[in-house]
Amino acid sequence: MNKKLTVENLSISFRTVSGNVQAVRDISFDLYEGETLAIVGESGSGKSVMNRTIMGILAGNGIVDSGKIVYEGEDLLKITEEQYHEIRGSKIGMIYQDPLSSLNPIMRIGKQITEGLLLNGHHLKNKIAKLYNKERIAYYEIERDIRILKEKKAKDPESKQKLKDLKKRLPEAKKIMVAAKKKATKIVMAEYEKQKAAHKIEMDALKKNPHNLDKEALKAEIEAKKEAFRRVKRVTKMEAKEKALKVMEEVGIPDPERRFKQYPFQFSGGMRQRIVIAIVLTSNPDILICDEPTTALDVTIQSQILELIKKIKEERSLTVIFITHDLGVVANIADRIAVMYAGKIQEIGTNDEIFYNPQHPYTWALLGSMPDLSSHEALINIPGTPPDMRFPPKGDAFALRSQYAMKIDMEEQPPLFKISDTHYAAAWHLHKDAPPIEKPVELQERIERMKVLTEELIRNEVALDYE
Ligand SMILES: Nc1ncnc2c1ncn2[C@@H]1O[C@H](COP(=O)(O)OP(=O)(O)OP(=O)(O)O)[C@@H](O)[C@H]1O
Repeated sequence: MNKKLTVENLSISFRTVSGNVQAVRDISFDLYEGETLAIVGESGSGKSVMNRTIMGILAGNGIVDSGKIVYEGEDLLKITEEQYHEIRGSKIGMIYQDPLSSLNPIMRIGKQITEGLLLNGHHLKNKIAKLYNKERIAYYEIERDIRILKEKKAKDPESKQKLKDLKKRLPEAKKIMVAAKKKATKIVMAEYEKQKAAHKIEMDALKKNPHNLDKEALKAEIEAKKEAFRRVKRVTKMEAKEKALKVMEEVGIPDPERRFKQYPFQFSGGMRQRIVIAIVLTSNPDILICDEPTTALDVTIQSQILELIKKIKEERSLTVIFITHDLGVVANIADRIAVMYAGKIQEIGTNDEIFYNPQHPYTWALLGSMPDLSSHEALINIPGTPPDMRFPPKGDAFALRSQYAMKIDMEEQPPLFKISDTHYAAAWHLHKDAPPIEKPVELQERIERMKVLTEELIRNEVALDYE
């Protein structure tokens, strides 16, 4: 499988008046093309901070202490804000927990859905940008390296010399970029002028009414031709509306033509989340990050939105990161699950591995705290509270809340032990010399019940397929 995004040794902290909060601590994972990776953990485990960093919207007091986020060969932590803006507008989209906070309460939803299309729909400008992209990147790379070196304030002679060299190269790179832009503009505009001349000839001929159309039909045809030509230059308002209505239909907003003119307060919570999804989809992203998109919704609506995310993921071949504190939510949607606690990935594996063969006591606790399908009660209540991340524990962060903790758990951070090619867990009891431990009997029983239920469900679905 192709890697779509790679996070490598990412650590993020926040400078606060009461100390340094270590929100994300040395996280690494790959996101594969076409998969849904769920990131699950209690509040404060660092899920949102990590994903906001991927989106390039880390809070002002946040600092990336180390690591890389590689997307299409580029380290997103090194690109400029301008480049990030482009990626956010077209490659990586994000849906948040509270749809209202992503919507403008005093703007009609039609305008909110078409805004991005109109803003990014300057075809000529985009064509020009594509043509001199290489030179543009070359210039911005030098600018970025200068900025990074300056931020580091390194005083060693090697860094000083590097900074000097880069500064020397910058004007030349700028000159090359400006020249390339000029050339690209000339090419694109010449092509456009040709199309414009051809359009004029076509319009002059049409005005002579060669097909003897009646007045109204002729007027309509002239207007249609004009509109088609406007679309060569940019996304027009009419075109943006057509696209918006289509995407509204795609996300299940009934009567889109009427809804287009309404304000967010005229929609239910579930419908608002559909609008937010529609807005994100207009930019045709290939990665969709969903940050607790169903938490604020009631259960029936929750499952409808989950179904919608599943549907658009399949239809548009999206790669999805799904963040939630609730393992139950992702059971039907995730291909793989990463369990996070205290800023670290504690366990990562396929859906089956996490649900049927969990290895970390924290994953056991999360599974046990899910309400039971029949009794609707939780088996286990996780005792205690997550650690204060200004002073993260030395060893396994979950040890303080775990009845299975050993001495070493208090002293040393466990590495991720390999259970299978796809399954890893950071728990000392997986060390070959550690005494074996068993998960709680009630949890094992629940896992067995879940297995039976899932198999039954699959059998029924297969039977339905044959009917
Ligand atoms: N701007 C900030 N300044 C200081 N600390 C912050 C900031 N943003 C997040 N944190 C801290 O970083 C840690 C991780 O927060 P994060 O929001 O990623 O958790 P989460 O797992 O997404 O939880 P939730 O589900 O509540 O959003 C927490 O301890 C939080 O208090």
